[in-house]
Formats: sequence, C-alpha cells, structure tokens
Amino acid sequence: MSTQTELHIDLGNSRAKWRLMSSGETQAQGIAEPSFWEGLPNTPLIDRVVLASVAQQELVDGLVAVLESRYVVPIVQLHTPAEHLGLKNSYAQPERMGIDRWLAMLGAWYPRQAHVVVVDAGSALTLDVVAANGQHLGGVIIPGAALSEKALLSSTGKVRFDDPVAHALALGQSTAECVRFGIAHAQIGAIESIRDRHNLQQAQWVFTGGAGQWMRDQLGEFGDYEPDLVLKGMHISRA
Ligand SMILES: Nc1ncnc2c1ncn2[C@@H]1O[C@H](COP(=O)(O)OP(=O)(O)O)[C@@H](O)[C@H]1O
Ligand SMILES: CC(C)(COP(=O)(O)O)[C@@H](O)C(=O)NCCC(=O)O
Ligand SMILES: [K+]
Repeated sequence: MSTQTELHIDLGNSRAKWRLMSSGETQAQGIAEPSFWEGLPNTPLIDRVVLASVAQQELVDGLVAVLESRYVVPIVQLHTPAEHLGLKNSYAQPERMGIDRWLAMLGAWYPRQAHVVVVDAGSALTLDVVAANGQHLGGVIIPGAALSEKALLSSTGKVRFDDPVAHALALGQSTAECVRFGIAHAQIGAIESIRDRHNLQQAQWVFTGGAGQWMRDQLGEFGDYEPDLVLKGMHISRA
C-alpha cells in the first residue's frame, strides 16, 4: 500500500468526485463542480494526483490546468487495461472501455470475488456483469435520466414544462409527469429486463452514481449502494 498522499479524482461527464488518500486512509473527500472546479481540497501536501476521466477533452484539460497550478505534483492518468488483479476485460480494445466502469467493477468484484452486477447511474446508466472468476461477461450503456430528458426536449417542439415533478413509476397526467414517469420506467425497466433476461437475480448487485440510491430503492432495495465505488476501485488498483 502506498504510504504517500494521493489525491484520487473520478471525473465523470457531470462532475468530479475526489478523495485524499494517505496510507490507505481517507483524509478528506468531496465533489468538485466543473464550473470553476470549486470544491477541490486546499492542501499543498500531496505527492501525486491520480485521475480517472471519461469526460470530454476540454473538461479534462481545464481540470488538469487547475490541478497543475494548485498542486505542482505529477498527475497520473489511468487507462483501462485488459486485465488487472484477476479482473479480465471482455473488450477486444480494452482501452476503449470507460475507466469509471472498469474501476467500479474492480471496486465491486475484488472484495467479493463473486458473481457481481455493477450499476452506475450517472450521466449515463451503465450495467456490467462480472463472473465470480473475474471475467467481464458484458454490459450496457444507456442514457441516464437527465440525458434522456435533454434528448427529448432538444428534439421536440412541444415537450416543455417547468413543474419540478419527481421521477416515479406511475402514469402521468401532464407533460411533466408523462416525461419524468416515462424516463423513470425506462431506467428501472431496463435494469429489470436485463436482470430477468440474463438470469442475474442471484448475483450480488452493487449500485453507485448520482442516482444509484434512487435506483436501488425503486428496484426493491436489493443489493448494496456504494457511492464511492469508482474511487474504491481506484484505491484497490493503486494498492
Ligand atoms: N439525488 C439524486 N437523485 C437522482 N439523480 C441524481 C441525484 N443526484 C444527482 N443525480 C444525477 O446523477 C448524475 C450525476 O451523477 P454522477 O455519478 O456524479 O455522474 P457522472 O459520473 O456522469 O459525473 C446527474 O445526471 C444527476 O442528474
Ligand atoms: C459509459 C460512460 C459514458 C459512463 O460515463 P458517466 O455516466 O459515468 O459519466 C463512460 O464510461 C464512457 O465514456 N465509456 C466509454 C465507452 C465504453 O465504455 O465502451
Ligand atoms: K455511469
């Protein structure tokens, strides 16, 4: 285990989640918003920044510039490997798999060494299946709830609303309800359909991402919710 102090950053398409790690212990953690990267820790006492990013290059460049000006330490960018610590990638081009998916799988599978299903409900909703022996069996990438709504609004003329309706598995009686309830059904229904079609009921399910808790609750509170799963996987990969 590294005895040095590392700033671990998981840069998704919506926001950056970070943890300050020293000798395997979390010293501090938080979320940094892309606008001005406010929220990053104010400490000069780190040895290295470790970055796992799936964001657009512009956003990565912006973050790296801020990191370079603030910390003056090496920045290590992680890339998805074909195999690490017994976890095996199914992609013919492993580096094309999002590093967040890989680290989330590592964070879920490595401590359990069991058949796991990883659901990351962030900007995109991803589901990945790992066999007990560490083989990635496959996954899916689905637009997340916010992205689905954006697509609907930007490609139609009359799907418009201002009322802040919560996502629910119900039938709607207004544009706002029809959209939000429809998207809720699409998100939850997709996961249920994959679970049933691929006989994944008996696997160990691990949920993460901004909507991970909501998703687990809607599915009947089965499985675990681990908000820091990607960062946990990053820590495991660095150990
Ligand atoms: N409490 C919440 N309930 C449902 N969705 C949420 C909640 N908080 C954030 N989100 C959604 O989660 C997404 C951000 O999650 P995150 O896992 O950080 O995404 P990313 O890894 O893509 O940056 C946003 O699209 C946001 O709409
Ligand atoms: C699927 C993702 C967009 C998820 O990103 P997120 O929702 O966490 O921001 C990301 O893992 C990604 O860009 N992946 C590259 C394509 C792939 O994994 O095959
Ligand atoms: K995701």
